[in-house]
Amino acid sequence: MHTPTPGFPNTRLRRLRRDDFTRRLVREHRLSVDDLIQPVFVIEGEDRTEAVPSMPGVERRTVDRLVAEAEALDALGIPAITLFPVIPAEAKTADAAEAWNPQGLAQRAVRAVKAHVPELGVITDVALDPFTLHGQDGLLDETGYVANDLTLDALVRQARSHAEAGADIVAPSDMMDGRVAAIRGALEADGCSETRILAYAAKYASAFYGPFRDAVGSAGNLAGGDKRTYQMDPGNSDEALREVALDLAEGADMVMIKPGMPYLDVIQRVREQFGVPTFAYQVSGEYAMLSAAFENGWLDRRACVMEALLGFKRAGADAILTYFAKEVAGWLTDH
Ligand SMILES: NCc1[nH]cc(CCC(=O)O)c1CC(=O)O
Ligand SMILES: [Mg+2]
Repeated sequence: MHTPTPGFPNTRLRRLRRDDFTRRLVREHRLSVDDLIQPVFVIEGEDRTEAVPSMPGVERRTVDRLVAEAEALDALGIPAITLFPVIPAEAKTADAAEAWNPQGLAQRAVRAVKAHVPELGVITDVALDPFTLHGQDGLLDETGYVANDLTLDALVRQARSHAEAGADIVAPSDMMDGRVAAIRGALEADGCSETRILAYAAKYASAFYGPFRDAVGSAGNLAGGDKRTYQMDPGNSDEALREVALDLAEGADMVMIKPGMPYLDVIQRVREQFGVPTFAYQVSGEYAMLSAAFENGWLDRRACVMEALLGFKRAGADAILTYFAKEVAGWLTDH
């Protein structure tokens, strides 16, 4: 019997690339609408939207307009949204108390979406940066250092008020040590045992958050400051595994890596090591960078967005927070 010798010409990998039907049959990874989470910015007022100059195509919207948007996203099959309130300057304080105001913008937004589109998952951001005068995610001690344990009490109050408003998932994005345990404990004690925690477990001190800080209006408060004493150093990846292990031990249901494209290696390591639901955030700066190239006619919008998001899937992400979510959902359902 003749046994083909391994290698060329018996093996030709191009055979399976030749036709669309074989490419479809052997494709290993796919992007689906089930993978998408749409971040949304919410402002005070009525029946109004505002553009975000550094994020072309992204709008901040009032709660009534948010409800209409939530209906549209749900109709496209998007499983969940994540809410970011834009807090007026006069409501910002040193103690961030507006963060746990039951009548605060985030809390009202959650209640409105859950009342009108109950099947759409609602995720809230747990961190103090929109509410503090200095734009840091935590409270400062007398030396100006972000105080971990003092901040934990504030985060617990904030997470509790989100859960009480009806948030399905609370997502601590603050990078304090011990916050997942503190929040989980409080939610259990309050009878909110079904409220899920999506931990921003490996969140890097990234320059790619710039346009987000413009969108929520915290860039001016931060005034050139940075978050390097609590967000991760971009040079580290073993440390990301330790962060994830701790957040899982403390009760996180899902973990997130952020930003996305510059950290695909971290997504892959986390997914392989832990095998738990691993989310990725294609952040504002990634959106701005791609959008600028699209606006200049330098890159093809649809092809590049789809390729970038498929990269997250290939790295092992189970879901992706992306400002392109709505547009992508439209493409995925348009045959
Ligand atoms: N804790 C706040 C928060 N939650 C999500 C983002 C960034 C999201 C984006 O850039 O799209 C940030 C900004 C920051 O940490 O300064
Ligand atoms: Mg941590």
